[in-house]
Amino acid sequence: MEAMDDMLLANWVNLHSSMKVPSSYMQPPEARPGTLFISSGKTIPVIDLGGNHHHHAETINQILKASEDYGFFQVINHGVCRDLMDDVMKVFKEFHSMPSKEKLNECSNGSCKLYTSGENHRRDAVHYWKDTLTHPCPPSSPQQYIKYWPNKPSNYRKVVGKYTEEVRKLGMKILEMLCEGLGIRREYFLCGGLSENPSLVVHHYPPCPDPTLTLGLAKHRDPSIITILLQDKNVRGLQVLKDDEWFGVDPIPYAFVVNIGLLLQIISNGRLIGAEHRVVTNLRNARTSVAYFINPSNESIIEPAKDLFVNGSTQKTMYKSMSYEEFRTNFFHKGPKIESELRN
Ligand SMILES: O=C(O)CCC(=O)C(=O)O
Ligand SMILES: [Fe+2]
Repeated sequence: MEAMDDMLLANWVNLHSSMKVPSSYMQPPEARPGTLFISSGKTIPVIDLGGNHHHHAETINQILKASEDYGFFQVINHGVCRDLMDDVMKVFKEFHSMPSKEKLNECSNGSCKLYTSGENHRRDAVHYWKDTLTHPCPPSSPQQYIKYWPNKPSNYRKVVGKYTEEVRKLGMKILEMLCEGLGIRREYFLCGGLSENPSLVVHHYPPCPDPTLTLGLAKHRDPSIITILLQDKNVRGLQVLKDDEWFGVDPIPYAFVVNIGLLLQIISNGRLIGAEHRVVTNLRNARTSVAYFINPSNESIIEPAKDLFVNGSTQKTMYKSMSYEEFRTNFFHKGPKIESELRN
């Protein structure tokens, strides 16, 4: 039997579908998901972006309120074409169902990463039930980067290129609306490299023989400005923590899930929340999710926006100013303790 550590999880599960969960994937009792799909009646807000300009102020209020209360919302009528959403999901599902060797070969040029469990498999105390493909998608020089993306399935670059362009437009539009609501200049995120380094992260969670023991993704907050997530239409898995309670983000076909990242929490001086979330696994169905992270360039300065402190504002800045590079170093070394590190 091929050692599990040498394979991507999707391929291992294909060969060993009737196996029990290996002990290296069993979460300690306190981290196990417990009741898998909670229906406490709480759902994250669903916001219709399709209204005409008369509804503009109301839409901004809805987005702002959802970002303050939950740090998460779903958007419908967002302008990204449904066929493109179907196509991109199909491409990623095809990618993850290719033989391990072929997938690794497509990601061997140093720009894309393909890994199983967490980013550093050998350092995971417990493994996570997923494989992940990730690559940069810089908006200013797409042609230069696309040639480093996987070239299989054969339409990968074309479909993913178009998709990232469309999702970026949506992400920037949402950021603009948040700026308007917060009282920050609308172009804030177009300046200082703040949105110049987006990346695409595609997770694949194979079916798991016992989802009560495992996690697909540990509890975390995103180290991004904002994340635009496309989730599988029919398979649940994503959960958000609110008021110490986990609740599911049930998929709505053709909606996007939007969540506030820790960087936007800082920029908004703590008004918007980078909420904790995690992913549970599923007994029968594989789940694929596609996250587009809007990230700054390394030199960008992350700090509460100066626009919040003008006109006699009595607010105090809650967070230190630091470069994105410094933030990342803190984030990856301090993990959950990062909050105290960032505060003034
Ligand atoms: O798979 C998901 O639904 C969530 C992914 C996620 O939270 C992340 O990539 O940061
Ligand atoms: Fe996340």
